[in-house]
Amino acid sequence: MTVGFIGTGNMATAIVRGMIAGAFLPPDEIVVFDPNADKREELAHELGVRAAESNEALVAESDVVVLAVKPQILPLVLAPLAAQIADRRRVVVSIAAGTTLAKLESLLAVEGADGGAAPVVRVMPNVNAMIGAGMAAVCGNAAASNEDVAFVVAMFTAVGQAIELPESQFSTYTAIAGSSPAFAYLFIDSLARAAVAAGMGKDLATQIAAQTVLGSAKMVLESEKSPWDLIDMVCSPGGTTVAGLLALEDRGFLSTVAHGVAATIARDQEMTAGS
Ligand SMILES: NC(=O)C1=CN([C@@H]2O[C@H](COP(=O)(O)OP(=O)(O)OC[C@H]3O[C@@H](n4cnc5c(N)ncnc54)[C@H](OP(=O)(O)O)[C@@H]3O)[C@@H](O)[C@H]2O)C=CC1
Ligand SMILES: O=C(O)[C@@H]1CCC=N1
Repeated sequence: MTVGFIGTGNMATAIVRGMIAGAFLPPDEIVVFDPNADKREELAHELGVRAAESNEALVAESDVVVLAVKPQILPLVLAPLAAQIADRRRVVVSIAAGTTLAKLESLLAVEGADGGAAPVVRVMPNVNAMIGAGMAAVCGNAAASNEDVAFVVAMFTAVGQAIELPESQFSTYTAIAGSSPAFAYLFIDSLARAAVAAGMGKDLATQIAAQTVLGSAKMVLESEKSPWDLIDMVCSPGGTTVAGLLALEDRGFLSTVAHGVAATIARDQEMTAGS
């Protein structure tokens, strides 16, 4: 089974690194291509995966083709590859934001081909896959078999967690899982910067804030308690936490986060409409 990655930028690199670390596939069953020869050779050298000389060469040797380029250039990338992808049953996996299965099917359609739509699996991963802590949503088109979808779920489970999700929820999912690592990084940096304002060194403050957010996330996942139950556990009557919590709410913390999520959903829907 050979998995080919078209594009070796932030996300593909994160996934490939995670796949190797998670021993999902032997390195020689992963092939990558990027027009930037340094990028692709560097990744190949570092991880022992194979570097193809072109997308065509990558498709020729791949059973699964992962599209890891920016959404806006997908038509450009797929136009010269559609016939080749269709010449034998290959599964196409797209991680492109705002790009529907229907759009991908149309980009992969081959005039006069009687094979019907190509098996396409859409994934919304996140960059935390790089350290095996990713969160991915997966959905397949009608031509994708249960085995195809299960393989992709397993691939992204090797780099974190993966769930099957109806495509109708992908915009919301993108906001709270695809993009939200950036929001979490911002929160951690904001905690640290506030500590710096109070005189603590930035690196130490960042380490403390990051570990505390990590532990808090694990508490939500592993304790039987809801986030609000956990908040109540921390808030001693008349203590420090409730003072901070009320100050955060005074500045609209909850509504600010909701506003950011809504903006992300709106942008994804805009991209979906335009794709
Ligand atoms: N970054 C993230 O956290 C997430 C990203 N995604 C999705 O993943 C996809 C990739 O995003 P990301 O990794 O951040 O983007 P990057 O720009 O980091 O990576 C895309 C790569 O594709 C390369 N590329 C450009 N043209 C071609 C081509 N014709 N053939 C092969 N490769 C090409 C680019 O090279 P060059 O730079 O030289 O143009 C670049 O290295 C996007 O669709 C995005 O929506 C999904 C979830 C999370
Ligand atoms: O910002 C983006 O469009 C991509 C998709 C989700 C995370 N990064």
